[in-house]
Amino acid sequence: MASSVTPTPLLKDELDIVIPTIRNLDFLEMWRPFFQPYHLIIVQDGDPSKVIKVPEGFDYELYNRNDINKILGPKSSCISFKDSACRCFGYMVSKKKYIFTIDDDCFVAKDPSGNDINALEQHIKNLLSPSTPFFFNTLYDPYREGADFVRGYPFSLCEGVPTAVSHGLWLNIPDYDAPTQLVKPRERNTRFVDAVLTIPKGTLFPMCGMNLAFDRELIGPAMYFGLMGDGQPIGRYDDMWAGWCMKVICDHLGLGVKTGLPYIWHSKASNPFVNLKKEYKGIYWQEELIPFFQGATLPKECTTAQSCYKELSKQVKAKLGKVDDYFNKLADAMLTWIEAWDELNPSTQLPDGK
Ligand SMILES: O=c1ccn([C@@H]2O[C@H](COP(=O)(O)OP(=O)(O)O[C@H]3O[C@@H](CO)[C@H](O)[C@H]3O)[C@@H](O)[C@H]2O)c(=O)[nH]1
Ligand SMILES: [Mn+2]
Repeated sequence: MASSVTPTPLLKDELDIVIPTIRNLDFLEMWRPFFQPYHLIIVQDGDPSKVIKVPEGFDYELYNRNDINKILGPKSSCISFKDSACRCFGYMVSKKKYIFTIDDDCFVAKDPSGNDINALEQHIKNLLSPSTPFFFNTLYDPYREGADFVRGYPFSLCEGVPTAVSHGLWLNIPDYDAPTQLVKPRERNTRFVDAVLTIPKGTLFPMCGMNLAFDRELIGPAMYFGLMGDGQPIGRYDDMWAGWCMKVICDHLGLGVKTGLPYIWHSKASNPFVNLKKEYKGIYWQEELIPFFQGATLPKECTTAQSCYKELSKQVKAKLGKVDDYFNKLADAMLTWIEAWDELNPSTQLPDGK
């Protein structure tokens, strides 16, 4: 007889969903079948006196700017205001092993067969299966049903490494920078590519924060989204900065980063002129930032995300401080972030604070 017991959703009590928002969260209605069993951490940006409406039936905690200031005190200076970068506060206060973060203008996409895509389920599959950063498998994810390692793949590498990050993609509005948005205002991503790839060791990538999951215990301390938004010279480089720091640290620690499935449906194109103002310094700074991250090496004594991140902060100050004083402030904020992280997560600290 078929069992009438509904299966417990995967990682139900080990994963938090983090949502940065400035608006009511009606978008959750479409995600209800997939998200309702999970705990939400809502990071309310902007005016803390505004009331954010959350649909009935969701288990959540909500933090506004007053809460962040109260919890972190002076250390709240490292959490951005009036920028989606504020989402990283949710990573810090979570007590779970896994995080999935999604923007409130991202909806359930359909696969080519017309089925709703459970993005959370796919991220969990990505995180729970190994990555292959040391040798590229040409048939994509070898651990996926119906695939495997191809001929010539060294057996010594078939075990793979733990996956730290799962980077999902977007149908409809692609995550383009402002110049590209201006040149191609009507371009929509209609291409569903049925693949999950490990990003090879030594290769950086532009990490987008709108459909992203990660192992908080492996790499959480490196997922700081930087100083963006109000009072800062740059915006919309929050996830990029985090992605570059994270990838250097994952490569050093032998952890994997995947990109590809799942897709979400990104519904709202943000204003390209506003975005250009936020991005423009980043567009030329990144020509110096990328070589810095490509050349960054971490000492073997750095064996935890915290110690790697503190070392990276020193190198940011030493090598990027001359690009712009902003990077001196960012390097300091990186240390404040780690101090705040360790304060809120004492159990993750090694005895010597390494
Ligand atoms: O000041 C703000 C503005 C927005 N938010 C919340 O952040 C996400 C993303 O906002 P939005 O969808 O309007 O912006 P996009 O340009 O599409 O976002 C992309 O830019 C990236 C860089 O920040 C971001 O990760 C991408 O998704 C929504 O949930 C807003 O409610 C905010 O908190 N504060
Ligand atoms: Mn958006």
